[in-house]
Amino acid sequence: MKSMKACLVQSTVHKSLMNQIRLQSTNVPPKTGILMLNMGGPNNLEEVGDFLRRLFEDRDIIQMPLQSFLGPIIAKRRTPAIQERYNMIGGGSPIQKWTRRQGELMCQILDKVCPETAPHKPYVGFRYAHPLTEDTLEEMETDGVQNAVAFTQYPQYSCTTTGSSLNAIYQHYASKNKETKMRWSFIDRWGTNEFLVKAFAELVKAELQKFPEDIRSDVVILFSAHSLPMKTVSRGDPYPAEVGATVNLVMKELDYSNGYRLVWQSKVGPVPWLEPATDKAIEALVKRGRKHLLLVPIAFTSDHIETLHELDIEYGDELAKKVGVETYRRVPSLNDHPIFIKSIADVVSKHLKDEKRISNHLLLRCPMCENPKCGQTKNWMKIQAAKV
Ligand SMILES: C=CC1=C(C)c2cc3[nH]c(cc4nc(cc5[nH]c(cc1n2)c(C)c5CCC(=O)O)C(CCC(=O)O)=C4C)c(C)c3C=C
Ligand SMILES: [Fe+2]
Ligand SMILES: [Fe+2]
Repeated sequence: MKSMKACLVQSTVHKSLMNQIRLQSTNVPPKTGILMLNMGGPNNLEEVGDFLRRLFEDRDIIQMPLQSFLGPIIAKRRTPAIQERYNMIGGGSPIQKWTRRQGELMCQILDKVCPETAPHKPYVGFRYAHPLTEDTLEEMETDGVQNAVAFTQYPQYSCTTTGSSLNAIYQHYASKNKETKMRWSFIDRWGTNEFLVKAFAELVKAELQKFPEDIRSDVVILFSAHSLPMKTVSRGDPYPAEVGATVNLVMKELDYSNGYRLVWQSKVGPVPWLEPATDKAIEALVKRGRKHLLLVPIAFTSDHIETLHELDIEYGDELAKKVGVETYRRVPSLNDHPIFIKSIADVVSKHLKDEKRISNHLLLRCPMCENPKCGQTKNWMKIQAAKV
């Protein structure tokens, strides 16, 4: 006679298989839609102008006087130089390709481990590039999704990134005074997930092995994250602390095998941004005789212009040679690394199994933000109320 446990396992596997077959062969609506939120990137050179315009018009990421007038002007002026950079990395951002692949692989795992909420379908919602969040929300409503999980693809929370995407969802419904048919819940940070930390640590270890043994312990690990304007940092944005938390856990996983620094890249415009800047840190380390460097993009989950152009070309090919770095390596981005896929599946499956997720306001807080339009709990509760 079969044991009770064997029966349960068999029935769970059976259910999950049936769900997969149903989803593939019919138009059964996905029970759960996972909305993968990110800023996105231009898919081709023609999209660079619109991408920059949407970015410079967004008051969650940048605030300037007469923004709706000045934003498009700044974007237009910046477009040719940025097009040139995208041209150098293949003519567009690979962020959509990677996000779709990550979502597909994640949902394959979710269908197996969360049969109660299956079938799961990944959706991509970008803030400044196609597919835009607003369009994807319409698609999800049309598909008849029952449970919608807004899942930020930024592991560490910032009002400028995740906050902006959450606001875009709120604005979509508020501006049209529209009710959602979906049952919403939100994952707004996951920078300390154990598998995320393991994925980073594995990538660092593998890259360290590529340095000759006699210099390996002398390598300085430079964790590089996108910087923030000091104005944003000073009003209490949690991003620097959350990036630091990821870095610390990765170093702990590596048993603090090497010296390390957390440095900040991609400053835009003339105002002060969070330092030390990645390029200045590289120069300063070389001056102190530390000439073997390993760069780790710690706040992005896939390749795009900041890794492929800034870290690899601007710093790796140009700056490193100019200032006398002897060995410059960059850890590959997480992309479709199996442990990374396990980490996003782990984050979402734990979330789906948490019965309190629907009313868990703590996940929706936007800490310390002075922007009155930023994703505040009370706004989110209005959306919740619409469908209860
Ligand atoms: C954690 C990630 C990011 C934070 C925080 C962030 C803040 C931030 N960014 C700008 C302005 C620009 N960012 C640009 C590109 C870009 N930024 C991120 C991530 C974060 N930004 C990514 C992943 C990308 C690349 C997108 C892609 O290619 O796929 C750009 C465009 C490029 C350029 O013009 O240099 C701008 C502009 C600000 C102002 C800001 C915080 C206030
Ligand atoms: Fe905020
Ligand atoms: Fe940015």
